[in-house]
Amino acid sequence: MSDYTVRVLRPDETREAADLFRTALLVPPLKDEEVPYAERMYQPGRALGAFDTELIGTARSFDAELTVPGGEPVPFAAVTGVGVRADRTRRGVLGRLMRAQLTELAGRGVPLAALYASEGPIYGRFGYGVATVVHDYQVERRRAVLRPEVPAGGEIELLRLDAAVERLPALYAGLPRTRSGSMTRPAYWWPGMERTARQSDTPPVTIVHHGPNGPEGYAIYRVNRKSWQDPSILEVADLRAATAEAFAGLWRYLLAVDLVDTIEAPGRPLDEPIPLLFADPRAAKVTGGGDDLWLRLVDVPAALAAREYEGEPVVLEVTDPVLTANSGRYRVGPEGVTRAEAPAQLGLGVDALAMLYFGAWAASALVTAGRIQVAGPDDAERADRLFATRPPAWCGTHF
Ligand SMILES: CC(=O)SCCNC(=O)CCNC(=O)[C@H](O)C(C)(C)COP(=O)(O)OP(=O)(O)OC[C@H]1O[C@@H](n2cnc3c(N)ncnc32)[C@H](O)[C@@H]1OP(=O)(O)O
Repeated sequence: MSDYTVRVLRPDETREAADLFRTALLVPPLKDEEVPYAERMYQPGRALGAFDTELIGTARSFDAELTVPGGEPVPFAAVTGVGVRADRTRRGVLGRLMRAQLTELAGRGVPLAALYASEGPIYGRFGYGVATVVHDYQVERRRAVLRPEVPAGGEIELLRLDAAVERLPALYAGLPRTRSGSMTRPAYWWPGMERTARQSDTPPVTIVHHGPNGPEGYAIYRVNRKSWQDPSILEVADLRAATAEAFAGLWRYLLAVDLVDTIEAPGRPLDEPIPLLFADPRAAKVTGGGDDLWLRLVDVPAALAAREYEGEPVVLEVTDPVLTANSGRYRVGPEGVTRAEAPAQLGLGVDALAMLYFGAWAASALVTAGRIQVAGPDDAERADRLFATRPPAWCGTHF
């Protein structure tokens, strides 16, 4: 097989594309009752297919917004649904799909693209870099006694699944997204969450925290227990708190769920003060973590100009092997971003630039790893200050 074409999929090809993706991810194809959810998840015109005699690969995206350092929401393409049929892998199909997708996004002036990667080695070559990093927590519930200073929290309301499906989109949209890396959850995102919730043998439970001014946060969890003899694990699938009261109130509730031995909270922000809630901080352990969101600067000058900086400017020499118009020299500083003639202080690929963009990695760390070349001894430190971001960026919305 060498001859194949790549084109935009028609709406009547959604099920085939979704099934190809699911099969590539080693999960069963859609059941008939799941198809309507898939149809609501595919933004028209944004799914690509590679065809020889039939569909052999696919990738899609939907439009959303990502908060960048400084707090501005910036449009981005949320890339997902990437899969190549197992008998057609490693012959360049993904490469064709990725290049077609990035070219189309660049043509429409979309500044950023982002994704969650199934495996680490796949996306760097297309200019994506790990832009936010997470911790997985495990809490021994009976050992986790709250410290006396922990806020009391407000009222907790438990939602039935139907109510959760109906109310969560507005609830999420009403919470602040000031943290870098936070994203909007558009109408193309929620059907995936609903399908998983409705198809699950253990449907998730949703709780909402009410403060004096209305809802201030929520958590979604499920309790996994195979039999009465087994330890029971409460897994926090999602937790958002706009205030310290809400954070404490949600955790107070979770810690009080009877019969639970362990609480697992995967994919949390690096600075979330879970251990600080407890008289014995070792009641909470970081058991894992790693990459969260992978970012791609599609329009390098526009993306660089969209975020804020502190400190002195630096001149970057960026190399972009896929969207070559991005390659070149940029002077980046608090006053703005311009193309530059001056010699570069840092040389880097567009994937390494994505790793700097949300401040997840310091420039000096990327220099140590050989991912950035520096001209002078102080240049890495200048870039560290310029791109530093507080609080640590976090997305936490899988797509
Ligand atoms: C955002 C998301 O949707 S994440 C989900 C991604 N999908 C999956 O993980 C499903 C299972 N995997 C697959 O469907 C396929 O293996 C894909 C999509 C990951 C890769 O598709 P392919 O058509 O085989 O990729 P392609 O042949 O274009 O590879 C391009 C390069 O990436 C490398 N590559 C691709 N996938 C992988 C991988 N999983 N691990 C290591 N290297 C990889 C190839 O070796 C190739 O390198 P080369 O140019 O040096 O030869």
